[in-house]
Amino acid sequence: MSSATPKPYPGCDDDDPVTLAALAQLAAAPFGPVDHARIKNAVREILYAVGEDPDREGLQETPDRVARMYAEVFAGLHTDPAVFLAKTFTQSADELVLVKDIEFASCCEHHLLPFLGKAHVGYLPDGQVVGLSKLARVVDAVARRPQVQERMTETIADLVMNELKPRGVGVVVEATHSCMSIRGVRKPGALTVTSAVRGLVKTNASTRAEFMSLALGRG
Ligand SMILES: Nc1nc2c(ncn2[C@@H]2O[C@H](COP(=O)(O)OP(=O)(O)OP(=O)(O)O)[C@@H](O)[C@H]2O)c(=O)[nH]1
Ligand SMILES: [Zn+2]
Repeated sequence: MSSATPKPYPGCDDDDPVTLAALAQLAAAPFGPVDHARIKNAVREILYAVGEDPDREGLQETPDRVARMYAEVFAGLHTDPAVFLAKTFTQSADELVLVKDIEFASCCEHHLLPFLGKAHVGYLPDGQVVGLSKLARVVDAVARRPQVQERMTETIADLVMNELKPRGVGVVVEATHSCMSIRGVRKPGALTVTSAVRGLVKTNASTRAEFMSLALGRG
């Protein structure tokens, strides 16, 4: 509540009490909080293994920096995004609500390289709406985990469906994967598009078409 609430990870610039409370779940994480010492040791080992000298001047602080970086980019492992959907408002409008172009950074679980993109999250209210920013907070919290894009997309859709209980949900995620750009197949321009639909957005063809057209429309 107070402005003295400790920041849950380095670089966190969030002051929203709900967000801070969610991120403060670090201590109750199922696999324990991020183990800085262990990451630092592992990064030293990797540096040795690739033929570097972790004690040379430029690398001396790198294991610590990497540990802090992982604590930040994997903060979602220790956050329950459902808390962002707990506060709702009664609203009679029942047409599609869509928040587009929510930028995110996630991490591919195969190579631990970033995948970056935009998420579009829409739902058909059933008497209750949620603050628009909370959809973006859900995307951000879910993104901060090692994962595949398909699972990220499904996780966001299931959260909105289960917590808000709307008549339907649609999520589209568009991303470029560093593991396809800087190594391996090296196709920097390739864009991966995934979708997850629930409820009426899944079963009603015209609702689904409307969602897809609005989510992917560029005009
Ligand atoms: N389905 C899916 N695949 C992903 C995602 N991120 C990365 N990948 C893919 O995961 C696959 C891992 O393939 P593997 O053959 O096990 O690993 P690899 O030898 O490093 O594969 P290459 O990238 O083809 O060199 C690659 O095809 C990646 O493009 C994702 O979010 N979803
Ligand atoms: Zn990858």
